[in-house]
Amino acid sequence: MGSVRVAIVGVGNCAASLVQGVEYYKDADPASKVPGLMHVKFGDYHVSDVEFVAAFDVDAKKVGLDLADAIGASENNTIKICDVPSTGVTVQRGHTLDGLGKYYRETIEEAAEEPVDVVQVLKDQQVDVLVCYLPVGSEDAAKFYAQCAIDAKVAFVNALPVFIAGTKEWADKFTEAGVPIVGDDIKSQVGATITHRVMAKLFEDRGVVLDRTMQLNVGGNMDFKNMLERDRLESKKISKTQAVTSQIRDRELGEGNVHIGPSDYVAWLDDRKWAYVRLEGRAFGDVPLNLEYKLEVWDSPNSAGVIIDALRAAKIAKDRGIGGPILSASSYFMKSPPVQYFDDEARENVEKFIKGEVER
Ligand SMILES: O=P(O)(O)OC[C@H]1O[C@@H](O)[C@H](O)[C@@H](O)[C@@H]1O
Repeated sequence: MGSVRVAIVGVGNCAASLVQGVEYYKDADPASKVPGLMHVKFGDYHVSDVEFVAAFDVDAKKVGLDLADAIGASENNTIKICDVPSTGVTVQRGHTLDGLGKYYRETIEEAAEEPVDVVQVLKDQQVDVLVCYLPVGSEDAAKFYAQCAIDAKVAFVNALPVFIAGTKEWADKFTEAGVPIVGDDIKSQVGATITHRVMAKLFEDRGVVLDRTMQLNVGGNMDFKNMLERDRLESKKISKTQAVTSQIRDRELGEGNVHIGPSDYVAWLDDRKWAYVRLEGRAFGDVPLNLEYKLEVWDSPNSAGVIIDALRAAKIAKDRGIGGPILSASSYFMKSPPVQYFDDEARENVEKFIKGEVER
């Protein structure tokens, strides 16, 4: 089946972990288990079939560099998984639009070059899948790249909390163009969202009435610094909140009883993210039952394996000529899919999708 030709927009920490992860597992035995991947060989595609063929960014310290160098440049500060040999892919000057908020502008210098013709690059490089890793709050820029994917007939994986796959308008556009999309907003391997979902569901399954819950997140990467600008994180809060409340099927928690979102920037954490989560409920006899936990992760590698699977699912859809939102992959890999399932159902649906037993 050949390779999965991937273009990246936004060469930040998440891209760094993705590129390193593909290198790290390139020789993995297809029969082995890799932490964070559903399968070493997903459908017909081994991890090593993921090939990076184009990359876009707007940071002067990244544009013009080989992708292997750009992933360690500027403000990128995630944990190193491995060295990456030169890729032969030069990071090209992308379109800024609303991609740079106040804190990015204070921190990085924008590249002086003119933005490239993204659609042309996608076509010239015969890209299969474009993965969108723009900063949170990049509404216009994310939609610009989504339109580029449609125009170039390239599948789109939307890792950020801008609602594209989950809106009828954009879902219809992708469907009509026959272009697959997996989105929106990446759900990490074992991150704040999935642990919180599982705990909320556990309360419900065991008959504990969940009355109130909160999830406070702090981190020290550019994502968290960017989100100090509160206006930029509205969609992120919505996405993270619905990812958890969707697990409580038969009643509303009430807006005032749920607080989930990015909370502060702590520079010395670098790309680590700490989530403080509390659930308050009532058990037998209406007796109070509370659960509190703290999760410490490296944020970017925590989602890189999920993206490797999402890229391969998008490519399988493209091979099969299926356009529009890929519901199975979107619901398992993303926080805000068009349809929310419980995670075990969603995983089962992805397995069926790989085997061709469900269309999308
Ligand atoms: O840990 P969670 O809640 O699954 O979130 C994962 C991802 O969520 C995205 O919205 C962030 O921008 C990523 O940096 C992060 O890795």
